[in-house]
Amino acid sequence: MQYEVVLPAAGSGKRMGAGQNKLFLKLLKKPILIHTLEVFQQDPFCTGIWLAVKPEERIYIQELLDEYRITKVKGLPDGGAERQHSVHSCMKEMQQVDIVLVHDAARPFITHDIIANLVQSAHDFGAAIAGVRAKDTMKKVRNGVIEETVDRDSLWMIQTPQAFRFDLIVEAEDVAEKVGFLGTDEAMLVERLGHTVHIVESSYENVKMTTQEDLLFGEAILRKRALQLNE
Ligand SMILES: Nc1ccn([C@@H]2O[C@H](COP(=O)(O)OP(=O)(O)OP(=O)(O)O)[C@@H](O)[C@H]2O)c(=O)n1
Ligand SMILES: C[C@](O)(CO)[C@H](O)COP(=O)(O)O
Repeated sequence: MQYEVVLPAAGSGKRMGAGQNKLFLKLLKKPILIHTLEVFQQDPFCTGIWLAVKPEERIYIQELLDEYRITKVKGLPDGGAERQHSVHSCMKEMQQVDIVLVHDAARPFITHDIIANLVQSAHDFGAAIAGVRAKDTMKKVRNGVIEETVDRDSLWMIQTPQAFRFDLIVEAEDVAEKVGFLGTDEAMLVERLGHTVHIVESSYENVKMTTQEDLLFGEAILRKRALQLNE
């Protein structure tokens, strides 16, 4: 089942502390951004990529797209102050499609099988997001003191991709912008409309490159996958 993907790539990478857009950092000599783009470039069901970028980075990113022959990019809209604004900026330029995925460009290890499950679930139910079950005990803390231990059996660590019927996510983004609601993921915008959102089990390898430690995990995942390919 076909889809288009929105990749917000206009962040500042503050937590990475690299002094540049973390997506330009390399894992095994290739930029994180390219690792992520290649997943969708190589997925036959992906019919278009929309990349939210910082204006001052657009030329460099276009050069990367040319160098790595990423041909499915349909647009490079300006990113916004927040991730949600960057996503919305892409939505405003997209033509009507059936299913749209929103995926952090900082998550280069997503796989085609999980994407396919998300697209099917979004087609069936309207909204579906990637996640994995929590592994650590989670507690609410206030003023340095434990306030509540949350039942771990019902807790999931949410990732991207997050897949939606196009009209649903466009409405959710438009309403959120109108009322000034800012969420940390797109699902929140759909939830607040009262629409159910389904979970699709993802992988613990679908790590978001956020802090320096994640780069170590990332290169280890790439090396493991390279070994598997050679087996
Ligand atoms: N205003 C923003 C903020 C983030 N992003 C993108 O959203 C994804 C997930 O965001 P995050 O991991 O938080 O990236 P940064 O915002 O760059 O990181 P930080 O919060 O540490 O600055 C990244 O691909 C990032 O480029 C974006 O397009 N526009
Ligand atoms: C969307 C997300 O990846 C789901 O876990 C996460 O909320 C993004 O957070 P960030 O601070 O914008 O990276």
